[in-house]
Amino acid sequence: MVVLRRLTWAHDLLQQFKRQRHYWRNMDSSLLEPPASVRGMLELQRDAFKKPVQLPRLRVPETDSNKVLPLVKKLLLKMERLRPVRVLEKSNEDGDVAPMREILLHPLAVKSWDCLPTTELLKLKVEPSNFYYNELVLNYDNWRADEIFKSVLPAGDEGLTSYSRIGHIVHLNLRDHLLPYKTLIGQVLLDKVPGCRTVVNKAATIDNTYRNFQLELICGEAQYQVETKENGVLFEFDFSRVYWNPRLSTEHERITKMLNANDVLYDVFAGVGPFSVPAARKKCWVLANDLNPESFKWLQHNGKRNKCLTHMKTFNKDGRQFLLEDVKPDLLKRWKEKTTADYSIHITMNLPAMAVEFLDAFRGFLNEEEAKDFLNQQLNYPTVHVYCFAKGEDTKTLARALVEDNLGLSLTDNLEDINFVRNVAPNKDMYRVSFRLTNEILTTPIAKKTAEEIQRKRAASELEEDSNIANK
Ligand SMILES: C[S@@+](CC[C@H](N)C(=O)[O-])C[C@H]1O[C@@H](n2cnc3c(N)ncnc32)[C@H](O)[C@@H]1O
Repeated sequence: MVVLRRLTWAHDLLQQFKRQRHYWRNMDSSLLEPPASVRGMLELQRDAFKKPVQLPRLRVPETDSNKVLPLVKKLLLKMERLRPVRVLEKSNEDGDVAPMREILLHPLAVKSWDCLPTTELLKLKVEPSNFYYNELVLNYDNWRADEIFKSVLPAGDEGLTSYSRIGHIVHLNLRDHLLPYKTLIGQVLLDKVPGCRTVVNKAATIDNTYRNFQLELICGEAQYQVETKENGVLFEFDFSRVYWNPRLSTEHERITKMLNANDVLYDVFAGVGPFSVPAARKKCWVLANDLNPESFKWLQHNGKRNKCLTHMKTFNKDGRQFLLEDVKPDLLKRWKEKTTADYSIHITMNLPAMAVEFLDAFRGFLNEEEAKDFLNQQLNYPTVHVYCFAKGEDTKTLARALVEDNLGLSLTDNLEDINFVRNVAPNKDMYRVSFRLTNEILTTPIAKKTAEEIQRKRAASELEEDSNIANK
């Protein structure tokens, strides 16, 4: 009886398979995409994503499924929240129905029985009659966020290419044409990004003094205090009130890797400590400064949480003041104690829109008296890592020129590196220019004429920026 039932079932399936074979040959890749009708959806309707599809399957006895699975592993249908192996029939109380498993196969890779490793399957007594098609209703849960966006957002325009993740916050920078979809985008991210509780969009360009992003809450809780790890170090801060950019993590790591225990770091625009805290954890001696009282608060907090405040002093003042009032005395003390270089000294200046304008602080850093103390001595000169934006054709050359212009001197063999950090806009890149301070820089004040020239160039570039904004 059981055998007869099986034979009839197999026969029916074979007929079904024959009828559909033609259809599967012509099947296109959109089969596994969300339904075309969701394109342009402004308000998320999860039910509208339901889509019935015919899927190829293998029906195998439960006892054999462990042997069959490795043979078809690469052909399994893998989608979000979809188990490719399911229990098909459980054994009944009498034990006369063998428990069966059903294996879902990828319809584009498996268009017929012949697409399977048939020789090996036949050896396991898995035959064409075990192969069949059946309907499955795909739904909203089965697609990733990027697949949902691709199907909903306007087809011709640039889609949602990336977002940043800071603790439980997803941070977007939506182009104008995507703004009508912002609520839907927020909801999908909240649904799909594990641990996400808040979705924000960048509301304006960061041109305020403290460089914190102006945010617009588009979905979830208005809760901006985050905990996040960068390169294994824990940071906590209020994302709406300080500067934090996860895209700088590689650069933070590069600098941290340059440092060894007992080295010195003066971090002029420290933010909440992505250079300073890892350096202090490495037992470098760190002076860290930020003008934003909120960054200063979290800088201290992060030093404390990472148990490295013994190696980190924090300051809350303007960068130039910090260089003259805190960095300079510390340097003088170190040089007086020991001029030989058995440790290195670094100065990080990460305020790319403006940091070069602080470089003239190093010109004539030492007055005549101080300079006399070190006459004819080889000092342990700090390496300055200054960040800048360069816009134009050859951005690397422009970055160097920007530093030289603002320093009022050419970089020669004291230039250590010009390092590309990231692209920020078309034709606009962020660079780190690393160079050693020299006797000439430290002892010769900037000439009046050069200072005037620097001012003139700055005013011209600000004018150009303003007219670019006005023309946008
Ligand atoms: C681009 S963020 C860099 C923060 C951190 N170093 C990083 O890499 O993520 C620049 C920081 O400089 C601070 N800042 C802005 N103007 C400043 C000034 N004149 N003096 C000191 N800090 C300043 C801002 O508050 C901000 O935290």
